[in-house]
Amino acid sequence: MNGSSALLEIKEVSLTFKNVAALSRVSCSVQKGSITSLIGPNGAGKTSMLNCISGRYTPTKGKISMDGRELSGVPAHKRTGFGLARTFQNIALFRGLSVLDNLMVGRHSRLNYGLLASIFYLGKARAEETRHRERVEDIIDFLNLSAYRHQIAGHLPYGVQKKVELGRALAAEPELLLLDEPMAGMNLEETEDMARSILDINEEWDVTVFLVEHDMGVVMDISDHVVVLDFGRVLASGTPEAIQNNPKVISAYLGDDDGLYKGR
Ligand SMILES: Nc1ncnc2c1ncn2[C@@H]1O[C@H](COP(=O)(O)OP(=O)(O)OP(=O)(O)O)[C@@H](O)[C@H]1O
Repeated sequence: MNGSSALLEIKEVSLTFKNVAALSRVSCSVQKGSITSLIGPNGAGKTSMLNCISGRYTPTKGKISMDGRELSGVPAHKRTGFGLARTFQNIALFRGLSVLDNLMVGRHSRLNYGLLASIFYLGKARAEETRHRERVEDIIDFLNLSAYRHQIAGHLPYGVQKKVELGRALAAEPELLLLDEPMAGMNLEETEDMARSILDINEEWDVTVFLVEHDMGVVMDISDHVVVLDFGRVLASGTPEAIQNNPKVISAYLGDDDGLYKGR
């Protein structure tokens, strides 16, 4: 972990759907340079929280700010401009496009030319496209996706598609990456590969990560900080070690036969 100030600040956020309180006065923060994980049982409100941060949902109450700038009222598609990018619980790729083109789509927030410019200022647009393409190629190499560069995303194995989605989010060059269950449905080898990629993104590319994940082995191995949600409320937050030894967390979530998380 490289920094010590909060990049993302969540203050007293509540979210209600008709008569369901998905989030109740949730406060927590994500320190710059950290990998922070949000864990909790099914239905605890984790995805709802990510959706509030990314702008998909509007909190009923409370404030979310990034680097001191409040996100309320900023539409989801403008939040990339604040340095935010995310992946989804269910893969959301352009299945008919190649890996390279999916990453180029992820880069659209950084393109300075539109369709007209690409028609009338072909040379300029082409030069910019070359620059973006080089950046995308760097990401493809970084994530070891080179062998799949020109393959159609929808035809790739599940674990590779999840990495392509990660690459697409990374293509926006975010300061904060929101990852919703990146290891879901993966085998052990794919899980370890994904965990390594997340660590590398954090350490080598200096990207802060806010992770929702059910795989406790991964969460405890790679996180600097863990926030536990239960029934839409913060049950505990602290270092992985403190969380594993927190009696409230053990009884609500992590408990096994002798009540302790044993690692992988
Ligand atoms: N769009 C929605 N409309 C109505 N209720 C919703 C909606 N999204 C979430 N909820 C409800 O909010 C609560 C929290 O759901 P959420 O998906 O955020 O939990 P979660 O912790 O991400 O669960 P999981 O681990 O199963 O993905 C649940 O009771 C869920 O049914």
